Amino acid sequence: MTVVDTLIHARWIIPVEPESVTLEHHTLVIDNGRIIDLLPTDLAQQKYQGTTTENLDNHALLPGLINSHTHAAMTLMRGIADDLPLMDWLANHIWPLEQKWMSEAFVKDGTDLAIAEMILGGTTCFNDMYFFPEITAAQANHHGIRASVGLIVIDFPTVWAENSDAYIEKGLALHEQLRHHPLISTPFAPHAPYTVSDEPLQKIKTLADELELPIHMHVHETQHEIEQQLEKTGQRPLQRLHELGLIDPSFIAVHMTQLTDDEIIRFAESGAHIVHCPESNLKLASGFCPVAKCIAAGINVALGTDGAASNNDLDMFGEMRTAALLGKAVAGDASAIPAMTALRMATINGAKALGLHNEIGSLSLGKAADVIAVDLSHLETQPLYCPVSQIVYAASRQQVTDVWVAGKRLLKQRHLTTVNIDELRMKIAEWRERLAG
Ligand SMILES: CSC[C@H]1O[C@@H](n2cnc3c(O)ncnc32)[C@H](O)[C@@H]1O
Ligand SMILES: [Zn+2]
Repeated sequence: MTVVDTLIHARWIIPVEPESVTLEHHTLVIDNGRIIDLLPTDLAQQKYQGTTTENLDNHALLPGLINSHTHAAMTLMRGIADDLPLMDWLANHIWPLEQKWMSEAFVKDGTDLAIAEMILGGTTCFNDMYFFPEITAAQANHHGIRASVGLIVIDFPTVWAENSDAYIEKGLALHEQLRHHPLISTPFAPHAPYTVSDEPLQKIKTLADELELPIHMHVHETQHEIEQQLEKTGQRPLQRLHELGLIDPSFIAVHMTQLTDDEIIRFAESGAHIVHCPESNLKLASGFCPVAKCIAAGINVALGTDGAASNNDLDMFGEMRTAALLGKAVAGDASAIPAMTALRMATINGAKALGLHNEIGSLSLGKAADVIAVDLSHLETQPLYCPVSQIVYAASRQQVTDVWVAGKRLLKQRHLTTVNIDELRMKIAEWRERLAG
């Protein structure tokens, strides 16, 4: 018998890689935060002894979900400015609120709320873009969740930095500080083509190549963004980013609701990634990313919620379902974005976009043990013919019972192990009073 840290015996295991495999009555073996074996339960019981052993008789085990585009601390603005188009929402509501209230405390409390919500919903990794990224990183570290914390750049001054050089400098210092962190990575995160000029983008590209960091950016979110840029420069934003040399396998383009067929072909050839945020795009009426066409062209498409002020939740189960349903409607094809594709978008495709596919995104030997358990015995997911179908089309995030990140239990039978809920509730209530006033 080999003694290991954790044995999880599960009714179903959906490793995501290889694709379309669902294992029954199998056991995931975790030691030192990594997956060291995946084998039939009867064999596991002969071979291993777990310091901790879980029997999940009604559950499916999956890789943790990867939310590939968030503004975590924006949970504090959930529901504060609903039912508006992007530019009105941003310029007349969100940016003025951020200008008034942005602080370390705002980001700390908002990120704590986001992390609690994400863990409860089976998200084990998030790719963030927000002010005070050092605070986001500190809170991710505190709660034990994996995070890609964007080194933000935007042309206008904010309480975090006074100009683009200062953003880049502060970002580099944070990258240096976190360079060896086991759970936190630091891609560059210039906000959008309409808020970051050529010079900082060129600097970012040079540094990103040097440091081997991805670049995460909002791109082609609305028709208005394209029209404004065409009027100003005669160019579509994506064309400008190609000319600046940004579009390559390290580039993560968020939204991409406005794409011509030629743009899809060129983007596919570049090896860059798309993060689709279907619910934010629907709520702001931004447009529809042609996901089926992009996937058919060979583009890696991941999934994100965007911030809770434009979604209004951080629910990757909801996002998978919306991506599958909307993808069919946009393609006019019921076979587009089947359940397994939606699940891959929320797991391995996110890992590929973030450059973390050797570490996370599937339950594969040697990868980090970022794992979630989903209880499929709920009436809402019965009868059960196909676990993947139930997870994408019928299950809710409340069915997530347990969450591990790098082998550490962050959710135990729906109890958050690293969050003081009463304290968090009090802080959120205080922010509500301030922001509403
Ligand atoms: C530089 S920090 C991030 C910045 O982005 C704003 N933001 C939030 N959601 C969106 C979106 O969907 N499109 C564009 N910008 C967005 C957020 O409020 C921060 O100012
Ligand atoms: Zn966004």
